[in-house]
Amino acid sequence: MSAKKIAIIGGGNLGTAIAQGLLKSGFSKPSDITITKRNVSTLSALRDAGVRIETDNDIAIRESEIIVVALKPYNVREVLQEFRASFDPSRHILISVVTGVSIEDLENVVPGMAVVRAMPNTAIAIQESITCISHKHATAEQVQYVKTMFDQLGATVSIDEKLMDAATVLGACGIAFALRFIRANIQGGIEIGFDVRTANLIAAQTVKGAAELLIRENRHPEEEIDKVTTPKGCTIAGLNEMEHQGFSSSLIKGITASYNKIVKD
Ligand SMILES: NC(=O)C1=CN([C@@H]2O[C@H](COP(=O)(O)OP(=O)(O)OC[C@H]3O[C@@H](n4cnc5c(N)ncnc54)[C@H](OP(=O)(O)O)[C@@H]3O)[C@@H](O)[C@H]2O)C=CC1
Ligand SMILES: O=C(O)[C@@H]1CCC=N1
Repeated sequence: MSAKKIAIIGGGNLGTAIAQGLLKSGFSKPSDITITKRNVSTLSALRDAGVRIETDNDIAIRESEIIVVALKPYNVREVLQEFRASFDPSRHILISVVTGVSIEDLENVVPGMAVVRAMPNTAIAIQESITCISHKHATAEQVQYVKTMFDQLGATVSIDEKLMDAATVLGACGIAFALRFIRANIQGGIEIGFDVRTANLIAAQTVKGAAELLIRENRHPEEEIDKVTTPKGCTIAGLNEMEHQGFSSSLIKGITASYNKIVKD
């Protein structure tokens, strides 16, 4: 598969993370990536790495083949509308990572362009994203290119577009939920005697190990929990107290609140 030039329109938190992942994976040469925003002072690290930094979206789009739109939901239509003439459907693949804006909406803004929607998370910077992908009118070849690209940046799963909001909550917001879980472990770890650095390492590596048990062994969490909960032991005492305090329930309620925020906005 030949290398294509990639423009990232909207070099904020996610756009920057995508550029970092593309560089780290070797999928793109620095000079094949262009990243845009209005205030480019925040992009100096990418500039130093050889990535092209632009304020002009028209130049970035015209000089690239893959266009990744990482703008906020509230200005994506307006910005794409302004640059609709820069797109060439015979040459460009348009990928949107924007939350809550449908493929149909975006295809109406840029007529003739087939949009692939992708929902990665910020772990894409270190090639550890889970990226959910959906499409309607993109060709098999276009979809394959997009999938190959995101495969380099973690794992990918193809989903129906109607599940995109759910994917946003579970995968993209999920990074923050998981980190808050780890932070609470660190706070508890300090209270029972560890310094913050050691607590951070133990908590993060433990969560990584738990996740790897599920991913590599394809197991259900409860199967692994059963191996840890010694009868009358300290694990079941801790787990039951957490559940008495509403642990699982608070997470489920948080996930549904997050989902409702997307679908009701
Ligand atoms: N952050 C995350 O973890 C995830 C975010 N998303 C989605 O990705 C999108 C981006 O999110 P996020 O990176 O967090 O948001 P940010 O606000 O960090 O990034 C958006 C960027 O767009 C730039 N921008 C605004 N107007 C223009 C313009 N006209 N041309 C070029 N760039 C412009 C802004 O910079 P400036 O003002 O300097 O132009 C800003 O840096 C959102 O739709 C979000 O929902 C999806 C999954 C995960
Ligand atoms: O919080 C948000 O709205 C965005 C979408 C997914 C992650 N961050």
